[in-house]
Order: sequence, then structure tokens, then C-alpha cells
Amino acid sequence: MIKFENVGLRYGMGPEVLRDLTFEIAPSSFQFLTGPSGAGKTSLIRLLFMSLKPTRGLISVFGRDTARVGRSDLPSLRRRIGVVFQDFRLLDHLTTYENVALPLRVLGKSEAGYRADVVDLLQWVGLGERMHVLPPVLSGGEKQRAAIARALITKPEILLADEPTGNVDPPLARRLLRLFIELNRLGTSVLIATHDLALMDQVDARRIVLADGRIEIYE
Ligand SMILES: Nc1ncnc2c1ncn2[C@@H]1O[C@H](COP(=O)(O)OP(=O)(O)OP(=O)(O)O)[C@@H](O)[C@H]1O
Repeated sequence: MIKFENVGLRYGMGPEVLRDLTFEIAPSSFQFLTGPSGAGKTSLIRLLFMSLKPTRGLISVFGRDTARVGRSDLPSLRRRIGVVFQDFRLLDHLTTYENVALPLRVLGKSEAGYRADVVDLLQWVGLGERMHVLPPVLSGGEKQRAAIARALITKPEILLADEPTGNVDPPLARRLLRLFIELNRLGTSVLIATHDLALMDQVDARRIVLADGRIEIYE
């Protein structure tokens, strides 16, 4: 569903931070993206989400060459990808419920049609009791789960999560991991960027390892 061929990325006139990346992400697959701090994990997620363009090589997303995707086609392609950013990006003036419902509101859906889905999803991530509070009073782990729910509400075909367990204690990290595994079991592809070795050791999953701008894949 996503294919990279000899992809390279540099910022401005700087050195190439990603080099010769060739790999695929299959439908319904589960993988970790790992590597030391600064290795390029966030940059790779931005390439996958098409918020950055590669400086060379080919990226195809759902069969479309991203270099040929026009501005008007980008939103509909992006809707098929859920992203959880490292800094959550929740809107502080909207409740947890409203934050999670926002992608549907933007699509012009009616609240009567989506209310039950949003509540179900909030319960699934364990935020049923917290849906009417504003993000500033949520704990780090609760914000994390709200961001995950918001990424999932449009039923994306792939979920990209950047350090989703970076702000939570080990028991909650294990719970989030179980949630991602369950999501994958239901058919969604999952890519989790992390440098948490203990987390990765809990699942026998594919590892895409970034080092010095290149990748090695351990199936
Ligand atoms: N907007 C930018 N402009 C210039 N250089 C950047 C930019 N964003 C990232 N870089 C550089 O690209 C390299 C990869 O950064 P990136 O944030 O992708 O790594 P990372 O593996 O996600 O790191 P971390 O685990 O610390 O979040 C780093 O050398 C970083 O300094």
C-alpha cells in the first residue's frame, strides 16, 4: 500500500538525512520504526504522510505516485492515513470528545450520525470518563490516547504513531501496545516509531531500523 524506491531527503542545503530508502508497507501489516534520536524517524513519518516531499526517489501511497498528487487530491489521500504526532496537537479549547469528533465535523458529517462512534472509540481507548474535559487537564497518557482516538475516528487504512509511548509509564505503554495490536488484528496497518526496546521486545513484529540515514529491515 506504501512503497519507497531509492528515496532521499535533505533539508535545505544540509546533508541527506535519509538515503536510499527502499521498502514497502503492506496492507494489514504491523511494524516498528526505530533508530537513535535524530536518525530520521519523524522525517520518515512526514514523508509517509506526504507533509514532506523527498528530494529524490519515488514514493507511492495507495498506488499513487506522490510527486503527481495535486493539492486538491491530497486531503482525500491523507484521510486514509491516521497520524499520532509526538506533541499530540490537540486543540485546548475543545473537549476530548470534540477533538476526536473534529475530523468528522470537518468532513461535514452530522453529530447525530457520528456521536455513538466517537463515544465508542473514546471508551475503547479508556477515555469514556474523560470525554467532556479540556486537554489541559488531561494527563500525558490521556492526551496520548485522545490523539490516538482522533487519528482513528476516520477509520484510516494505516496508522502512523510517532513515539506513542514516549510520555507514559510502562503499564500504560503495554496497554497502548495492546490497543495497536488489536487495531491491526481488525485490519489496519500500523507503524510505530519508537526507541523503546522493551516495548518492541513484547511483540514479534517487523522492525525498520534507521541508522546514518539508511534502513535495515528485520522481518
Ligand atoms: N525542519 C528541519 N530542518 C532542518 N533539519 C531538520 C528538520 N527536521 C529534522 N531535521 C534534521 O533531520 C535529522 C532527522 O531528524 P528527525 O526528527 O527526523 O529524527 P528522529 O529520529 O525523529 O529523532 P527523535 O527520535 O529525536 O525524535 C536530524 O539531524 C534533524 O536535525
